[in-house]
Amino acid sequence: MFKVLVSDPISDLGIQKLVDAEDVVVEKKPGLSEDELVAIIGEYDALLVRSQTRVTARVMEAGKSLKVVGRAGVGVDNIDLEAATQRGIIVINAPDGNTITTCEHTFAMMMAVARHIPQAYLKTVGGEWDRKSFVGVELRGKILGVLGMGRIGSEVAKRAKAFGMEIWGYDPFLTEERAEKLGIRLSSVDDIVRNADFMTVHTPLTPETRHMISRPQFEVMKKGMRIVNCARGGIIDEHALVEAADQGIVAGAAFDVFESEPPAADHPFLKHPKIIVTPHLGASTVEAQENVAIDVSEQVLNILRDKPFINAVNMPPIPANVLSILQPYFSLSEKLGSFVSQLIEGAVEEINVTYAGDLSEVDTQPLTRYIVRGVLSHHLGADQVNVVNSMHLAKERHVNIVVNSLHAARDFTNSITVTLRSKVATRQVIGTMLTGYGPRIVQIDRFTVDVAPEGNLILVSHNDKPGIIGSVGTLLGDNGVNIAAMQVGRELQGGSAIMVLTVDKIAHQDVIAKLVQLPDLNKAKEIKL
Ligand SMILES: NC(=O)C1=CN([C@@H]2O[C@H](COP(=O)(O)OP(=O)(O)OC[C@H]3O[C@@H](n4cnc5c(N)ncnc54)[C@H](O)[C@@H]3O)[C@@H](O)[C@H]2O)C=CC1
Ligand SMILES: O=C(O)CCC(=O)C(=O)O
Repeated sequence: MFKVLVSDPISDLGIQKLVDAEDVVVEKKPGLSEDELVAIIGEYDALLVRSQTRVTARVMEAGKSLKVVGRAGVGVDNIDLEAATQRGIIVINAPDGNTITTCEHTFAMMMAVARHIPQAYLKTVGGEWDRKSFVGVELRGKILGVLGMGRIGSEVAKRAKAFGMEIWGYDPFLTEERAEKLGIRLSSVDDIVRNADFMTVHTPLTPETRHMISRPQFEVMKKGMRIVNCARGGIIDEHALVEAADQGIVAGAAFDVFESEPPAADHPFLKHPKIIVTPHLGASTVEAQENVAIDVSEQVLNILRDKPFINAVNMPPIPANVLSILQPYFSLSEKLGSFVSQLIEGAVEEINVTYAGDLSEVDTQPLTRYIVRGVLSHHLGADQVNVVNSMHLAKERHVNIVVNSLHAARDFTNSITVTLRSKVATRQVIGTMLTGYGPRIVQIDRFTVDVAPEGNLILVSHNDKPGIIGSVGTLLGDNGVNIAAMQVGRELQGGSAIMVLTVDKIAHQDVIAKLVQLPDLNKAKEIKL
C-alpha cells in the first residue's frame, strides 16, 4: 500500500483518482512546519504540495521511502531539486493546468491597474463618490511588453491582441518565425522598457531573471509605464519599483507575487497608492486547481506503480512526439540492462549502448536512463535506482556510459545493444520490438535467440550434443520446475550453444547446481526480469 501525504490545500475533486486507488492511502495534513514534516515524512511514498510547503533537503533526507514530490502547479522554487535528484526522488509538476487561469488573472490585474479599480472600490464602499481621482487609460493602441513568452506569456499576448494592443515580446527561446506566427514584435528587454506602456513578466525566477527589472531599467523606462507581475516575486526589484513609482516613472503596478510571501505587514507595496496587490491568486480558480491536481495525481500514481510518466522537473523533458516513439522501449531498455547485469562477472566499468534503425534518429537519452537503471538496480536495489538518479549513481560509481547510434539495424527496424564491460568479462544482449509480438531479446553474446524478456529465466551454456535438451528438461521436471518456453541458440552444429528457459517459478540454487553437473553442460544461471 502506498502512502501519499497532501501537505497543502489541493482540490479534493482533483485528487479523487488517488483517493479511489486501491493501492493508495491519502492523508491530508496542510500547514505543517518543516520540523513537523521532517518528523512524519519517513512514512510516505509520495508528497503532494502547492507553493506553501517548503520541501527542503532535510525533508528529502527524512523521506526514506519518498519516491515522488508532486507540485500541483508550475513553479517548483519551494522544492530543493538538487537534493531530490541526488536521492532519486522524482519531482513532477503540472505545467499546463493553470496557464489560462494565470493569464486571465494577469489581465484582471492589468485592467484593474489601468482603471484604478481597487482604489476606486475602497473609496466608494467608504462612502465617497470620487470620479476625478480615478481617470484611467485604455489598453487599445498601447504597447504591451511581455518578458517570458512561454505558456502564460503567449496566452497573454494572444488576448492582448484582441484588446487592440501592440505586443513586444522577449524570451531567450523566441525565434523570429515564432514571433511572426504569434503576431508580435521580437524585442530586447531594453527595447521593451524604453518603449512599452504596459509590461508584464512571465518568466521563472532564476539567477538571470532575479531583478531583471531594477534601477538601471527604471532609469531608462518610458514615463507612465504600468507593470504587472503574476509570475514570481523578485523578477522585478521591489524597492526599485517603489522608488520609480514615487518618482512618477511608474504610473501603476499590479503584483500577485512577492520576494517573500506573505509580505511583511510594513511592506511598502501594501500602502502605496499606485500599487495594487493580490495574495498569489494567479492559479486560484476552481478549474485550474482541479486541472493541476488531476494532472499531478495521475503522474504520481504512474510513478508509484512504476509506469511511464511525464512532467518530471528534475529530468530533461521528453517532447510528446519523441515520447510516443520511446515509450514502448522503456521497459525493454530496463530489462536489457537488468538481463546483462545478471550475466556479467566483476564490477561493471562500462555500459555501452548502441541504438540502431529508427531509434538512431531520436533523442534516446531517456532509454539510456532506463538501461542504466536496469544495470544498477541488480546491485543497488530497484527501490534505490530510478530514471532520475540512475545516471548520477553511475557517475558516482565511475561507470563509464558510452552511447552510439547506427542508422541501419541488422535484420530489424530498431534494435538496442547493451554491452557491459568489467575487468574480467564483456557480456552483450540485443533487444528489439517485433511488430505483433512485442519486446524480444534477439541476441545474447554471439548467439541468436528469440526470448520474451520477462519472468524467471534460466540461461544454460552447453555443447551442442544430442540429448542435452532432454536431460535439462527431465532434471527440471523431476525437481518440480515447469518450463513455459525454451529457446536454443548455437554458432555451429556441435559447437558452443545456449539454452534460454522460461520457467514458471524460480528454481532452487541446488537445482541449478545439479544442472551444471549434467554432461556437456558448462554453466547455468538464473535470471529474473
Ligand atoms: N501567480 C501564480 O499563481 C502563478 C505563477 N506562475 C508562474 O508564472 C511563470 C511562467 O509560467 P509558464 O508560462 O507556465 O512557464 P513557461 O516555462 O512556459 O515559460 C517561462 C518562459 O520564460 C522564459 N525565460 C526564461 N528566462 C528568461 C529571461 N531571462 N528573459 C525572458 N524570458 C525568459 C523561458 O524561456 C520560458 O519560455 C512561472 O514563474 C510560474 O511559476 C504560474 C502559474 C501560476
Ligand atoms: O499553487 C498555487 O496557487 C501557486 C501557483 C503557482 O505559482 C505556480 O503554479 O507556479
